[in-house]
Amino acid sequence: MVTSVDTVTKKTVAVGPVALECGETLQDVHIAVETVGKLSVDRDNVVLVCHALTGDAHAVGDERDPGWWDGLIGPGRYIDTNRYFVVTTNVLGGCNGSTGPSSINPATGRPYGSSFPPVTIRDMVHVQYRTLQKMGIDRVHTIVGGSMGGMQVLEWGILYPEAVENLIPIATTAALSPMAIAYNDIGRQAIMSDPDWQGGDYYPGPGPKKGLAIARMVGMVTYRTDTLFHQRFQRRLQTNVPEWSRDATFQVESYLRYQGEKLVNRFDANSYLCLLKAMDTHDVGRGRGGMAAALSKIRSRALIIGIEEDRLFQIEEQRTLYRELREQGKDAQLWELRSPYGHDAFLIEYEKMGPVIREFLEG
Ligand SMILES: CC(=O)SCCNC(=O)CCNC(=O)[C@H](O)C(C)(C)COP(=O)(O)OP(=O)(O)OC[C@H]1O[C@@H](n2cnc3c(N)ncnc32)[C@H](O)[C@@H]1OP(=O)(O)O
Ligand SMILES: N[C@@H](CCO)C(=O)O
Repeated sequence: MVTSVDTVTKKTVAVGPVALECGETLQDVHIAVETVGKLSVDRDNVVLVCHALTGDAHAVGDERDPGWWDGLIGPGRYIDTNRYFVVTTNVLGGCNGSTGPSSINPATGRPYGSSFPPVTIRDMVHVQYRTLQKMGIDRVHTIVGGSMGGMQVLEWGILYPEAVENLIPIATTAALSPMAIAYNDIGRQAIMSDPDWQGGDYYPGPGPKKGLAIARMVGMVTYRTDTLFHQRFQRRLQTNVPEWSRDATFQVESYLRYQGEKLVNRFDANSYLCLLKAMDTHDVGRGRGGMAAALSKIRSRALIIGIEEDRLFQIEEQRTLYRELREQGKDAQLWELRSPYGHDAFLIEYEKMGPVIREFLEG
């Protein structure tokens, strides 16, 4: 029996030392967690939400402090917190309460900075698993996430097949494409060539604000579509001067610059670099004999959601995932969403995705 509880609980879970894929060990790892709803007596109603690149544990909020998936998750919503106990963790390597490059290295008493080791999506998932165990949770009803979150969803199905019943990977891929790696590197180079990056050891300084802003601008272009930019901005100017003037700024330029500044105010550049690298390393087949062999480990039902207009994680990548799971006889569904938002539709088109997710959860 689950009673109605819609308040968000925030905590930090001490996970202890974590041995990483790269061979290094991080001591004293802490993970920021938010939960909404109530854990059932049988502990069988856990929905784990995995966030994307610049997300955090705050998936569900309220009017004063909105969460990034409020449209999807909440009391009476598509993922109903009157029924499910929703857990979101900030990833390892992040900058919103979990151990990451800006955290204090217990060995030196100073921020890790450049000494923070590379982490992979698999490392993130192992840490999530241990975080849940510390919370007394051994099994998960559903794991859902988009983009980098979707990579974690897939790795969960492979690494802990007995611990998860349902997987909902959205706008993601079995292996990051060369084109996505290319975009990541433009962002990386923008950050690392900013003199304020200082080799990664810029704390307590402001860090490479300009470089991070440019990285976000590049990212935003890949998250949206030509159609949306036409609809929103056309060729309109933001400034009241002729187009040929040095001071002229198109609306789309103004928008991207604003988005860059907005990210700088809420995100750490070293974490951004760390998470880009984690995505670059994402390939479920790595060290497992290829994608098919890796996916064969999955025991869960799967609802794969793809966005036809996604230029970053192209729809064919989700179709490939679906086909491979089906050929192996797995219980997999594919649902293709159409949206002018492109990749970012997974954070915006709740009303389209929600009913499909609810139906899958009830199935
Ligand atoms: C609730 C949260 O998002 S908390 C943040 C936690 N992290 C995450 O959610 C993960 C990632 N989130 C995101 O990527 C984004 O927030 C999304 C995809 C969810 C939504 O994107 P948004 O930036 O909110 O939407 P959108 O692309 O419409 O941009 C709107 C902003 O651009 C501004 N803008 C629009 N046109 C212009 C322009 N011509 N010039 C300058 N600014 C402009 C708007 O004023 C608005 O500003 P605001 O965010 O301060 O209100
Ligand atoms: N808008 C998303 C895109 C990455 O999937 C984010 O900022 O995390």
